[in-house]
Amino acid sequence: MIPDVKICGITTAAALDAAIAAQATHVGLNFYPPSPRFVDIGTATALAGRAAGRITLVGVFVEPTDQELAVAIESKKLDAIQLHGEESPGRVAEIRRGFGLPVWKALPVSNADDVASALRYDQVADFLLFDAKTPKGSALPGGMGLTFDWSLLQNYRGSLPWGLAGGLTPATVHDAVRETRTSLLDTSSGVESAPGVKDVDLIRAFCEAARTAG
Ligand SMILES: O=C(O)c1ccccc1N[C@@H]1O[C@H](COP(=O)(O)O)[C@@H](O)[C@H]1O
Repeated sequence: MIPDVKICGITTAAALDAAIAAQATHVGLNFYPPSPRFVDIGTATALAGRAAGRITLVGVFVEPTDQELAVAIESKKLDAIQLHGEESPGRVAEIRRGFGLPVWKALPVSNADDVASALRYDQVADFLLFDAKTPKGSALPGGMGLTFDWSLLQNYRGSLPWGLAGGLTPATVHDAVRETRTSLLDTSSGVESAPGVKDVDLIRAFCEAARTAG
């Protein structure tokens, strides 16, 4: 099975068009202000309009308030909300109920307990995204190009569909798919020439690698 591909942290029309042309299935818009991929509301609105009907659009948030979610979601036509912070199962359920969109919960992984803890989200999220845990005190909880031991995912016993994130590049896609059989590959810094600057050739190479993986 060919995995879905999410190109995360899109900030320009050129990167969005490159993801669509390369047959990525999803793109992510980052609403976390400290991120080098943060998009302001005007940029997000323009990109969402351009993406509408062409690709699935995911909004990435870190411990957002209801107000932040409302402003970001209003008229952006997001297809899903990705929560990439320390949101509790209760908060995930509340956001899912309150905003009526599918919720992806990102989970930081560095050991087997982290994978086991995914079960806490079984009834409250729609999708899980396993990502590398960033070191304590890091500026960002994701988007830092860090990988983790993919073999840990063999211990996942939950019922939710899930995807793989964390340091994925065109060069690592084949190994990632072979080792995890993931249904979705999510990348951000692995298709950039500098933090926040997407590279259309790397986007193309990543999507091509995903199509030929497995
Ligand atoms: O990309 C960011 O800046 C970011 C900021 C805050 C939360 C999540 C973020 N990105 C997500 O992290 C994964 C992994 O990134 P990378 O491929 O290791 O660079 C990415 O796919 C985004 O979903």
